Amino acid sequence: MEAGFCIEGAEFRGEGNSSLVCALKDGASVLKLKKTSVVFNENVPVIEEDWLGLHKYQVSFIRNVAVPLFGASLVDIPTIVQLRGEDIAKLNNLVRQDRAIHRLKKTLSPSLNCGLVFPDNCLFKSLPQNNIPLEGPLVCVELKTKMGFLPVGIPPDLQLKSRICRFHLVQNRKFRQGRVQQISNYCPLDLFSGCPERMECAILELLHNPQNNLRVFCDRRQIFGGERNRSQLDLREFFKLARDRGARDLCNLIKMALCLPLKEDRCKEATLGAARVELRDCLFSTKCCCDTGSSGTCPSELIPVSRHRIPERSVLWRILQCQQLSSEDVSKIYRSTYAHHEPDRFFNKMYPEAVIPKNILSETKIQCESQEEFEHRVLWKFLVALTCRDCSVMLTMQRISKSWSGKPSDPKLNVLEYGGQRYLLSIGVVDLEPKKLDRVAKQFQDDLSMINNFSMEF
Ligand SMILES: O=P(O)(O)O[C@@H]1[C@@H](OP(=O)(O)O)[C@H](OP(=O)(O)O)[C@H](O)[C@H](OP(=O)(O)O)[C@H]1OP(=O)(O)O
Ligand SMILES: Nc1ncnc2c1ncn2[C@@H]1O[C@H](COP(=O)(O)OP(=O)(O)OP(=O)(O)O)[C@@H](O)[C@H]1O
Repeated sequence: MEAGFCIEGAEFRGEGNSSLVCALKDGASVLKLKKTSVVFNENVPVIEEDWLGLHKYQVSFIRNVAVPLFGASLVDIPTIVQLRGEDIAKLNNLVRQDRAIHRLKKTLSPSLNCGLVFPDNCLFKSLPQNNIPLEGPLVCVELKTKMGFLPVGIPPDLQLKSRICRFHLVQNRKFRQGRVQQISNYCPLDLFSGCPERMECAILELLHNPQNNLRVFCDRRQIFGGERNRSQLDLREFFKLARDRGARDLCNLIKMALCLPLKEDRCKEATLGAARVELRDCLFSTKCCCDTGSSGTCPSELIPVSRHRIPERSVLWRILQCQQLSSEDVSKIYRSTYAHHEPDRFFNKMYPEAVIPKNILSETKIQCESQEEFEHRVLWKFLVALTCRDCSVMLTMQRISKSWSGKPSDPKLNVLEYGGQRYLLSIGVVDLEPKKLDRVAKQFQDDLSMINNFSMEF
């Protein structure tokens, strides 16, 4: 752990439900800090957190689980830094005016004594060594893609889940509770469909109504999207195109970046695993109008197949594959496994162990495995899949000067060719926080309540 860390000059970058992130003055990294509830509830005992133990576990989860599954070029391993009470007080003050009002019910606890430092994904990974001439602003697009398929094994009482994706169940609840002003028509099933038209609809909708699913940063500052929506997005300098075509150019570039086949750098199990492009539609998804249609029937086996593909090795493929580590509906996991699980096998009886279990690809119990080991594996896969349904991808791009026609040697750097220009691209996957075991029960209850209260009126 790095001691004597200096928070001077830190600036608010963003936050989610569990953490707050600040950009550091070193110009290259961000500090991620755990938040806790401000409201004191006398029915909930105050537990003194072992912050350092929790952070050490998080670092090993990223190193031993997230990096092998997504690839070392996409996921950064953070370092732990030590913080003093006065640093926390200063940081709480510093970020206050930048935070959205509905987030203020959580804050940095005075007892927090450490945080995680990550490379800033609004910047290129490993650029200085590469000496590539770049021009125009440095743009980073962050997408929180959410769950890109419908679960399998949905029981009769929850059939709505085979027609409405989880994102839209949540949208419906957010709208009812006044957390969003407008229901988003973004559908994760469109983004992960592999159909160029549907992907375009998904990205254009995110650019139209970003909520917390899309943010755009320019030279490390958020200029668009997120909860405190900045409404104007002017990227003429970035594209340097003769005509301003609004969101269309950015949409095309995002699509290309998400589908770019990357150099393979994942563990063997991840490379052998499959990803299933969803054939069913959500009521909110866009219909595929391509000549071939979105699906057909494989003549030899009479099973439905998609005619569209997501390029293997692309970041989109990797996210879908990790999300599908567990495709079963949460009700099945809750009723058949969670009810009699053995928490001793989990870190602090709560979190998935920071090691990929053997036989990760097998869906069923294998012979040499005890029932207990099998159930542990089922829960582990479900929790890691939940993490991957909640992560964000950051696409960092800048125009390459016409004077340079080379190829970057570093696997973390890629080139996109679009509209007669070349753009340098680096991709990061962030927010790979492990989920607690009790999320199984919470998600099961949440889904029941969202289904019971779902209204087509909105
Ligand atoms: O349940 P969901 O799909 O709404 O996801 C939650 C997210 O909501 P949203 O993406 O806005 O719909 C939610 O995001 P926000 O706080 O809404 O930005 C969190 O990411 C939450 O995870 P955690 O509590 O930080 O571990 C997420 O909880 P998990 O589902 O990952 O447990
Ligand atoms: N490595 C990074 N580089 C640049 N920006 C980052 C990085 N990590 C996080 N951020 C920014 O900080 C924001 C909040 O971080 P993050 O999503 O990890 O928080 P969280 O509380 O864990 O989120 P959630 O509750 O949604 O799961 C992100 O949306 C992103 O804009």
